[in-house]
Amino acid sequence: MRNVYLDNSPRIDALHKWLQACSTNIDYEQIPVESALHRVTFEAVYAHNSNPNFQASAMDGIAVKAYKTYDASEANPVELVKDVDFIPVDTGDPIPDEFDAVIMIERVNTLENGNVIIHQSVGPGQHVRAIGEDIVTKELILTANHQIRPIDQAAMLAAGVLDVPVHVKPKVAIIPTGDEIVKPKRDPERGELIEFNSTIFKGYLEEWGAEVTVFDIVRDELHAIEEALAKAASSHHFVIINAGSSAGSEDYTVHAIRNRGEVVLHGIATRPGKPTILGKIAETPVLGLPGYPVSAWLALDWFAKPLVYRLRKLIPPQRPKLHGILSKRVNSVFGSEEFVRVKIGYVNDKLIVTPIGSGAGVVMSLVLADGIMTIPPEREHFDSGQEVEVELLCQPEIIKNTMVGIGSHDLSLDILVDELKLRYPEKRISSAHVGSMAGIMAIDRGECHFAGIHLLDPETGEYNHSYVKKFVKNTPVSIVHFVHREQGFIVAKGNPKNIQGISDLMRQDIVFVNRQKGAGTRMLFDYLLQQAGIVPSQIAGYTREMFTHSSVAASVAYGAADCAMGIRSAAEAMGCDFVPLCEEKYEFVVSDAFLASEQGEMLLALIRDPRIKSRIEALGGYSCRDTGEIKRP
Ligand SMILES: Nc1nc2c(c(=O)[nH]1)N[C@H]1C(S)=C(S)[C@@H](COP(=O)(O)OP(=O)(O)OC[C@H]3O[C@@H](n4cnc5c(N)ncnc54)[C@H](O)[C@@H]3O)O[C@H]1N2
Ligand code: MOO
Repeated sequence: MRNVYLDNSPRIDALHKWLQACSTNIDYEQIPVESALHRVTFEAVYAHNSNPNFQASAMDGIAVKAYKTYDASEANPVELVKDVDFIPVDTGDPIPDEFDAVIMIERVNTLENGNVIIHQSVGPGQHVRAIGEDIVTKELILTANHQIRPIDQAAMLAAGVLDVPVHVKPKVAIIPTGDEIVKPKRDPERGELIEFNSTIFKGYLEEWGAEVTVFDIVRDELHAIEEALAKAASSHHFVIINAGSSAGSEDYTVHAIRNRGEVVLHGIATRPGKPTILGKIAETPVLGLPGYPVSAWLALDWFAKPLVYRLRKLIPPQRPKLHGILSKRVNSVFGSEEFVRVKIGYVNDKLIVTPIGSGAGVVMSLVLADGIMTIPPEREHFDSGQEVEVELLCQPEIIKNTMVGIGSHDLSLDILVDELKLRYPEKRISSAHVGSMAGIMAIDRGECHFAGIHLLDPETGEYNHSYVKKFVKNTPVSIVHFVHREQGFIVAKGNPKNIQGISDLMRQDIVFVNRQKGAGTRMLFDYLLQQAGIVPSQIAGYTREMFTHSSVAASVAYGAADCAMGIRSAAEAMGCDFVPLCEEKYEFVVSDAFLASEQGEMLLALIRDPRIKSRIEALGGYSCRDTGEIKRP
């Protein structure tokens, strides 16, 4: 049953091969013009009647016989007789056949007897909308394969066209599969994973103009998958089946498609997204998307989007592209196109592109991504400092209004990020969480506006200052104090293993989970170990590293570890207990140029805002007694 050898086809070739193999014909239907917005015309639309279909006044005033005005001038006023030489008309009124011009009311002096005096002559047709000025009967209004906009609806209605033939919406079936997948609910059991990929697919497909049916989750059972596929293919223009696409013992998707139809291709030369399947059942295209959401999202974009647009006889929209400077080296595999999620922001007039290094299962990486960078197959890496092209996932304007933070993560920072957006919807803080040391290096290289850090100097017992002095040489900066916070051990509720101090970590029954090298918490932990004369090899789990306080707290909460070093608020947020060890300073190193800018002033005012301080202190384990103080290093 196992099929371990996948194809390695270039993505574009794969798409062409698949589209050629499948049918992309689609029927049409006649629908009311008023509900035809965004639909695509099946054939040309011609005017039923002219618009206007009578001579209409274009102005408020009087309808006149032009020849009766020819003698009028400033020196020679002419009197026109009511109901004989003129009649009053408003804009849009029909003009009786005996009149042929309109004089605006402002140009007319009305006498007591109802007659008028004019001081100007007018030519025939002045201020008169001719029959068919806009549209003439039988004129072509829209061609075939035209996507209908509100203005097109207006033109059709004006021309007396009430129904329009359009291509039917492509009907797309989505089949989620997997024994571990369950419908969305709270607190899934151990081993259960929430089914959310269908929601991703449905949303995008509808945005692209498809009509979507989501099938019930199909278990990992060959026959059940085949049945679902056959049913979907017989009643839809296009079938998407999700997961079971790789080499696992229960990955049946490719076999099910082959048994009922044809596999055009299995495996494309991309990362992620490699195990994508392109096939068909009878003439209906079938797309097998990988289970991991990031892989699936990408492959949906590569294959489902062009197919849906082709069925609709349209060209898929392109995302805007920007060029920027890569802040970190990214490795890639030769022969594979690598797709990297990135964050972007302008710092010192340079567009800085920072890769988000997470796996294909991390939905949040796409929530936070501003764009996607592609490394072509012939490259094995992109260097830091290199100019790269990025496809934007957001509007270019928001990038200009982004304050860029790189460094250590703290829950208080999330509050700052949220409050900025609450008060200034057009602004944004983008924060990449890479640890304190990486933050310091980034601000030194001019790649961010501010860096959140908490670095203990083991020699002085002081926080942050000595590191900024030593490592920030190329950018003038200040330190803006943000919070004092408690650091300690995050342990399970009730502290069942009775962990009281650092020496408990050497016990055989304790499994620790660590933070990554360069993280301030990691440096603090190593400092405490050194002080206690403990070597890392005495601690089980020392080498298992995670990137945030929240993720280590989650590991403890779900029993994957007994203890982690972290902040009280993270412990409390995950329902864990906390053993306090010390208080530390979490501060921002801010570039002076940014601090002096309008955005910098805005950020500083926000940091000093009492409402933010009280929101932070309510988290537990924080003191804002010095928040907003500025120190020069
Ligand atoms: N030995 C190998 N293992 C794997 C390979 C490989 O080449 N050799 N490829 C890896 C790659 S790359 C990917 S991508 C995944 C693809 O896995 P499948 O398509 O077979 O998907 P599953 O294993 O069934 O599910 C994986 C994972 O995806 C999530 N998932 C699945 N369905 C949904 C859904 N409807 N909603 C939300 N999330 C979903 C879930 O976390 C599953 O655990 O295989 C690697 N393995
Ligand atoms: O397609 Mo897999 O997504 O390379 O992780």
